[in-house]
Amino acid sequence: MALRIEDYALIGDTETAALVGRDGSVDWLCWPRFDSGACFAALLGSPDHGRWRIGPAAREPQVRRAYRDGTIILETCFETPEGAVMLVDWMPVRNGAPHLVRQVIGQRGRVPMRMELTLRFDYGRDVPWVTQLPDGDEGICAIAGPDMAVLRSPVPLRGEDMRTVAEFEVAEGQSLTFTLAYGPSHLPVPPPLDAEAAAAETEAAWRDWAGKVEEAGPWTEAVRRSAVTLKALTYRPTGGIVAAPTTSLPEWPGNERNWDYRYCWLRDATFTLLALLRTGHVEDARAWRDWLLRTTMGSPSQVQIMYGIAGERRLSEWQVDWLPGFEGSKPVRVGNNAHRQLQLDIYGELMDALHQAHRRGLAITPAAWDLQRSLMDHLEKVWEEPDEGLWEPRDRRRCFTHSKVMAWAALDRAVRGIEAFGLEGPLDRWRALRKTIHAEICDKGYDADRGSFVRSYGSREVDASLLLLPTIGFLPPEDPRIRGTIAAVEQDLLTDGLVRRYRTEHVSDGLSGREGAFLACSFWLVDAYALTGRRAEAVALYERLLALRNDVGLLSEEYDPRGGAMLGNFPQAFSHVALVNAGYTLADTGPEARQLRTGTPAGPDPEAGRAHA
Ligand SMILES: OC[C@H]1O[C@H](O[C@H]2O[C@H](CO)[C@@H](O)[C@H](O)[C@H]2O)[C@H](O)[C@@H](O)[C@@H]1O
Repeated sequence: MALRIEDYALIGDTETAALVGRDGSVDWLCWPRFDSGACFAALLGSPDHGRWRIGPAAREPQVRRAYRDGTIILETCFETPEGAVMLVDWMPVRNGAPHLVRQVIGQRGRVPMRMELTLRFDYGRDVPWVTQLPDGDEGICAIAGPDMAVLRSPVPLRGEDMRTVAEFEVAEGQSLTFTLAYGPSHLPVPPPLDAEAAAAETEAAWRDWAGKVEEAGPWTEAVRRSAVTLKALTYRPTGGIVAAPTTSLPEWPGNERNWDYRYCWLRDATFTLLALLRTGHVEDARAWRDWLLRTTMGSPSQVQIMYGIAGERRLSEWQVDWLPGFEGSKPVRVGNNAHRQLQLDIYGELMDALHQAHRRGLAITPAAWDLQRSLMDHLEKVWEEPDEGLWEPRDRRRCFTHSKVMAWAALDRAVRGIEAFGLEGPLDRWRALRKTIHAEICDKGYDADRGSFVRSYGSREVDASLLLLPTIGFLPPEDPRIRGTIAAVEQDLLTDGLVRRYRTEHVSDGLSGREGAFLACSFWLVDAYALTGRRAEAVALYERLLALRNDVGLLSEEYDPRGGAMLGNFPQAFSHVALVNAGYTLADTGPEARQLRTGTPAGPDPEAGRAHA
């Protein structure tokens, strides 16, 4: 039976990640990086597009899964009429060739098992040439073009219909370890892995990291699991963070809203930085901050809204026409043309993130401040332009209210950088522009009849980004315009209690079809409720959202509340960042909590007013 998105779990080595289904099949893996071609692409097609299944030969065993505490080492337990077996899936901390390790442990009885490896490099297309490893090394070496994968097996293997298979039995107490390594095909076969030592090292590294996640009251476990997920989406060599490890999981089954998320959006990643600061992981935040500074260096007019994980700038979009897509959702896209868009909010997110990082001890160096100043110079020139905004529509630019608010936030944090930390800059000019932008938004982005801010200047529609206004500190939460905006979002965008980004049936975005409720926006409503004193509603919604996580604590980008199914790329950093932030918002009640969330140290703030006094 075809798996649903929530049937998958994530494993990874902070350079790439794989999705493992409840049936023991690894259906998605891009090697050696998150954004490399997939060698297992069954997720977006059929088993013939590449997968690696290990599971009981019996049909439909009972399945329970969990991560080993504080890690992304996955344990899947299969119950069969013949007995029970546990499959342990993980990717070692990289120390040489990348590996995927699968350990089969007999728990009860004697269970007949089947292993089936179908390697298809380049997103499910290229069938490799397979040779046996030399005597004494049971396994195979598979090569196609630049790619090589090497399977080492504790049981005999055979070829069958362009696949490598094995049938074996595992008895109680017995343990069998399969390893799959990746290497460029021009290099020698990677040496065997010392799986026991690598397991100990990997487990200790994850546990150590997770153990440092700060408490979030009754929500500590959920926050810790999301923090671990965010760590797994971090590309360790550079500090870049992917929005999700997948491409083209549909925002609605069968429609065209399918995107490649294996890149680093400044917005998503700065939100992740803020979440990591809150979890207490200042070193991870530093790595991302350094990535950000390196990547955005150059002409300020060429700063992009997203980059490759090593800072690559060209992310041209193309369609993988040989893949039918998840549940037939075509096209499958690689690359993302959103990289060419203008999204003014990134300036505010960037200035806010660096400001908050500074407040948490990551000093703004003179070189960083010079770069920030040049970005501010550029923003002063372009802030009035229409843009694509954070929802990245593909039809036309508009003056999005959220984009202008974030331009205001950039000015606000720049001013505060001078006021609070003595940084140098044109204080009076920035203060004046901050005031001008604030006044313009309150004039053109607010609909007095509705008593609500609106999606874009002149529109009567709301979108869910407006929920962020009190969090950003644009107006105090008590302001009637904020309360009116929350009411308008509740009226227009709630679907079965979850928040949609905007009404696709009322506003054009250049795309056909509909989409599900957006999970990050639903967490933003939790924040908005909490900030406006509606704590009981905030807690109730947060608990509901936590209950939507799958059995191993993962969330996709969107959710279909009626069909009860996850939608969109998976697992999605945006959703997990919002879960972490809302958890701390609910757990913290003191004034420091609000300061940290808004990034506004106490001080005179004529526009933001009482919320931050
Ligand atoms: O649905 C339209 C857009 O969807 C993607 O963008 C969304 O995901 C981004 C990454 O998480 C997020 O930063 C953005 O705010 C979301 O709208 C996709 O990448 C776009 O190309 C697409 O137009």
